[in-house]
Amino acid sequence: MSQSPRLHKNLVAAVIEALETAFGKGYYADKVIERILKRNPKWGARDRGFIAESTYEMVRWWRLLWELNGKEPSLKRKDLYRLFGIWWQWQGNDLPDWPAFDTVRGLNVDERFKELEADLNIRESWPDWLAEVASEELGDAWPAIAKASNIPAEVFLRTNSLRIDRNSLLKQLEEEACPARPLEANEVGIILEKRKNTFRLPSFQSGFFEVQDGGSQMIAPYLEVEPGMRVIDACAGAGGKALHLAALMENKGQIIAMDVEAWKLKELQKRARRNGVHNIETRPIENAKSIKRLQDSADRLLLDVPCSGTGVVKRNPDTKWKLKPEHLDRVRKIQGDILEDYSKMLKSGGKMVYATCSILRSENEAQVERFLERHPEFSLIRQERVNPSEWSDGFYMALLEKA
Ligand SMILES: C[S@@+](CC[C@H](N)C(=O)[O-])C[C@H]1O[C@@H](n2cnc3c(N)ncnc32)[C@H](O)[C@@H]1O
Repeated sequence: MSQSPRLHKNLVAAVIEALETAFGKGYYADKVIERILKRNPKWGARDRGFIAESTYEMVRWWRLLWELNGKEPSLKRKDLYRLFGIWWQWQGNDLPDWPAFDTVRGLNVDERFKELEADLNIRESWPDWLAEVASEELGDAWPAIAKASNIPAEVFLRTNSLRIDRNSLLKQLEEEACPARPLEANEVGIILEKRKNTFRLPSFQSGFFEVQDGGSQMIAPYLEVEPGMRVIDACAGAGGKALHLAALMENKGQIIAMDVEAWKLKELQKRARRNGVHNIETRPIENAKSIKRLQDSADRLLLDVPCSGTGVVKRNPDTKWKLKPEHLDRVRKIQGDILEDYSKMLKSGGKMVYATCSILRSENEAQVERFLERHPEFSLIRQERVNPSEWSDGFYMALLEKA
């Protein structure tokens, strides 16, 4: 008798629909899954987990699966069922006797894998163009990064030190059936023992923590803020790092959180209320004047710029397929412009952090080098890059000082 987990037709159909929508309409898998699950509130935790994990895994291994199939990618239902069949068998499972799997049942997936595995781009499932860019920029570090980026990320929390200390939060999480352990890299990070939706926990609703990758938790402390300072977070988005800055500043002083997308700042305001943060003022960037008005005004400036997202592929496997060369060129240009224009907001003697969640040198060290060549009034204090092959997502940060 087979030990394979049992497949349910409606759940497999949901996975097929999620893939069709994610690749057909260009939406991110997490949004597509969220919508499908919302439409079907009666599914239990296990069913929801099956749909989410299967979709993520098939997105992650998209190229490899099509290579195993020996065909160009297609979004026809019958082809997606075939692909699901390949994925299911590749994990050592047997397929049920559904007609949709008739053409793929019993295929020797392992043998086919052996024929293909010498090619790193296929084996680790990356598009050739992006693997080439990464290999050129990262050299010997690339194969380990290519591999590690396929390991699903752990769930990290950041204790909101304005409301609670880490040990008390760990105890409360235990009581809420959400066991976790401390992150060694800092004093506020927590790693969940098991993936879990934490947003319904009373501890979350009380503002005791935010979900934030461990690597991302290293960026706000890098800016060396102190209570009472005037800090500008110029690409604040929904405020992951702005909230952390507020906690480090003990709610004292002023944080001006800016972004070109006003709706993200609205989300930030909601999170700030839950976190008990009072020192953040949000300001949408409407035009060049929004920046000019703040010239020479900040003690500290955070530029957490838009980037390729190549450091967070563990979390967003879609990035491998959605990112295109022209998009990469565009973000590099925006990063250069942001450094050039926004750095003017910093006072003399002030410090600024340039940060990305990219693994690429061209978005990281090379941007900072070019900026420093044009601006001798700035100097580099230190920089750090963590690759996804280490302990978290990939990220880069550089601390600069203005004379
Ligand atoms: C990496 S995300 C920021 C994440 C955020 N700091 C956090 O910790 O949650 C980059 C942000 O830059 C914003 N952005 C894009 N172009 C921008 C520009 N020209 N000026 C300011 N922000 C910009 C995006 O809307 C996005 O929210």
